Amino acid sequence: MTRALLLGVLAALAGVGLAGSSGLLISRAATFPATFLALTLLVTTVRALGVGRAALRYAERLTGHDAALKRGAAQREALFTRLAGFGRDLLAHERTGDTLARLNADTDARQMYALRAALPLAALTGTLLLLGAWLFTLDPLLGLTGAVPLAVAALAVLPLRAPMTALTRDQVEAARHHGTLLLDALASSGDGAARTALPALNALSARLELGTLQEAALTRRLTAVQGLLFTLAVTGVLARGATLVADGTLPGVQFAAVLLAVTAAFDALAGLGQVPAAHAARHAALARHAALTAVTPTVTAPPTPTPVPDGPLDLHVQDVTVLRAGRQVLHGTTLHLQGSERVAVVGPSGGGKTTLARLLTRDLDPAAGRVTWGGVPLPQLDPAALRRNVSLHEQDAPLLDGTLRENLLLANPALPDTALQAMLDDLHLPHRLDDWVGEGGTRLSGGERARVSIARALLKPARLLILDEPTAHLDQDDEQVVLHAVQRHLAGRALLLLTHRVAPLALATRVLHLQDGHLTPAPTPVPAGGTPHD
Ligand SMILES: Nc1ncnc2c1ncn2[C@@H]1O[C@H](COP(=O)(O)OP(=O)(O)OP(=O)(O)O)[C@@H](O)[C@H]1O
Repeated sequence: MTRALLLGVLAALAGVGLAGSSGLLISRAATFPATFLALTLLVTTVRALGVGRAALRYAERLTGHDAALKRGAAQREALFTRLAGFGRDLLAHERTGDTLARLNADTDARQMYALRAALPLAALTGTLLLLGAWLFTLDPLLGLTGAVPLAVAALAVLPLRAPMTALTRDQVEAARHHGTLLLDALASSGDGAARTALPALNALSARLELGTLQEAALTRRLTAVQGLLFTLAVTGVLARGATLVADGTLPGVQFAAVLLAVTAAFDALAGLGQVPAAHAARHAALARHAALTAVTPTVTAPPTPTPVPDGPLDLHVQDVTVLRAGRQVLHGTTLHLQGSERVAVVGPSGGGKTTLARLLTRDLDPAAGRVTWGGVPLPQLDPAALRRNVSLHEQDAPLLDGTLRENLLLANPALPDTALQAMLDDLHLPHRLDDWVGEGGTRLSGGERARVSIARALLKPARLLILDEPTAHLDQDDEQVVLHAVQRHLAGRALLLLTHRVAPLALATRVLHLQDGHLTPAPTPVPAGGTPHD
């Protein structure tokens, strides 16, 4: 970034130099019956400065943006890692629009700060110092009339700081709310939420539009003040320069150079108007980042994790208590899963079956008791390594907005199309791998969405397969198709089945009943009129 700042200053000075030397060239050519040779040096200087200015500006943009984008990439990666640390808890802290704003608008405000604030300030300071010094050596009064209005025009930004900061904060806030509300409304557009959210969205759009107009009014005021000061500088330099030329202190040819250099120096004011806004936006982004950093994810990785033990599965849930929103969901729960055992857990809705799955994928930690894998407590393992060994089909079957292939490859990026297509065929999904599933899988039916999620779970080479209500959205025929497919892909791994329905229990060698936080062996067959139903 230092290199970009230096290049920015040089580019601004090259602009002033170009104007000055052009003035010198024009006046010399006009006042002397000069030969072409005498003017060669000046012509070359003008051309060199013209080309040099463009080259310096290009190099400054290249290095500046390169440095800013690299910094932004590092910030995005750090933020993504931080957000990923929240796991499934993320949306308990953050709404989707907020997360998006953090990754885009906030990072943009931070990464571009140097370009939008530091660079214009450096270019102006460099220009002011060198122009001022040159003019003062020629004549102190000339220096005052040329450089002081430029300095005052720069300082004219200061009164804008407070209103611009307030305006930017309001705009950042409104844009964030707008994005968040829009995404929430779109995500639940099926139940008419989009229509309900419309007045609030319109109000926020109006606020954003008003903010843009107010910002333009402030910038206009600044431009008017700077225009007046420009006129003052040019008039002052003209008046003083004419006097100096008349009394022979300043050669006429230099006068034109001075005048054009002062004119060009005012170009360095460009971009200065956005400094307060860039500063405020960065400030707001940093405050939001600090607030996020202050929130600790409920589940964290140990500094030096133990590798996940090899060999057959040996997963032990020992007398655990799990609280959700302060309420005890699991209490004194114990479960031992070994090798390629197939265990089904049935129980009433809200009884804690999904909570049990969350415990095993370590999206939750117990308030009491412990869970071990091969004797190692789960908090000693790296959560990412643990999750690689567990394949989970969730009840709401979340799909990414992409093709079927992209969704299935999440299970194992190395799988060839033939394996993916075979799995789709196995689950009687009549789609092609290139078919686009839509946001959250909205272009598929509920049953198809569930089968894609099951396909993904089956394709993942994990030692424990957890299926949470795998057939909840399916009719009896499709349920049988899915159960046979699961049966075919169970070899060598353990199964934990969480369900209300009777048919999937055929896959299990052991059925447990989860009620009031306790797991107890279910009578065989599962009680009629009990919680499981078909
Ligand atoms: N993210 C959450 N934050 C707070 N409480 C939660 C959360 N998720 C679930 N709960 C609560 O935990 C309890 C157990 O929910 P869980 O989803 O584990 O039940 P379940 O047996 O899987 O239910 P179902 O059969 O209806 O899917 C419920 O009372 C629920 O309200």
